[in-house]
Amino acid sequence: MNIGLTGGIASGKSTVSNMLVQRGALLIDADRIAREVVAPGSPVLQKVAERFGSEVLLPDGTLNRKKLGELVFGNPQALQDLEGLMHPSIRALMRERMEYYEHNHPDKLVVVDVPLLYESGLEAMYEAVVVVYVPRSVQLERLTARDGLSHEQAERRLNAQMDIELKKTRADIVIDNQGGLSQTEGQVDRLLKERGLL
Ligand SMILES: CC(C)(COP(=O)(O)OP(=O)(O)OC[C@H]1O[C@@H](n2cnc3c(N)ncnc32)[C@H](O)[C@@H]1O)[C@@H](O)C(=O)NCCC(=O)NCCS
Ligand SMILES: Nc1ncnc2c1ncn2[C@@H]1O[C@H](COP(=O)(O)OP(=O)(O)OP(=O)(O)O)[C@@H](O)[C@H]1O
Repeated sequence: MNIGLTGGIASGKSTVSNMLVQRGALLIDADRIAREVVAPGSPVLQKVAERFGSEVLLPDGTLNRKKLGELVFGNPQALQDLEGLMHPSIRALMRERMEYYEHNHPDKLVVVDVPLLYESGLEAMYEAVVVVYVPRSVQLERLTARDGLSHEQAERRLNAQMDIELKKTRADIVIDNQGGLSQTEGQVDRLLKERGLL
């Protein structure tokens, strides 16, 4: 069984996926894969530097994520170009890992944490989609607190994604993460029990 886990930025996807891993699930994390494909020396990083200029590289050859974030969030064409360079490699690695787990651990629950699951139209890859939900105001609060972004920078990131209320209406399962962590844990346990997942 696999589930796609999504939500909005800072809605709590990593928090919930950690809870699932603690209970025995295997995790594929699209944000982590997105970092792997732009590792120093990779062909994708080279293309990103060609498109956005060497200012998006740090002196040690790694990606200057803060700089690139400033260039793409708030500029839809730039974001689309970046996605065009990165998404094919991200998708290929995700599929490869899903197949590996399906073959080698067929009895395990595989959780695939994908921030842009609905935006990329790949729902069909998953047997069920879980949306980790908080209202927009809580996303903004937690995002500025966690990443030290200004209110304006946080708004720009939020505006680059599909509205979380729409994601909630499309979900097979909603985990409401507005309350405390123990309330969220209770929902995770209920979900696993009701669906017989672990
Ligand atoms: C622009 C980058 C370098 C900024 O890096 P930074 O370390 O500041 O952010 P990080 O990668 O940790 O992403 C944090 C969150 O931003 C949001 N986000 C990232 N990329 C996008 C995007 N293309 N569209 C909308 N939201 C996005 C997601 O909610 C993600 O969880 C980075 O986000 C990136 O490489 N984005 C393009 C790849 C991509 O689409 N990743 C999304 C998941 S596959
Ligand atoms: N129930 C909760 N109560 C209070 N704080 C929380 C709760 N859940 C998550 N947080 C905090 O909110 C922030 C965002 O959570 P998390 O990193 O899990 O979100 P995310 O959806 O994975 O983010 P991103 O989209 O950037 O990958 C973190 O600082 C986390 O510690």
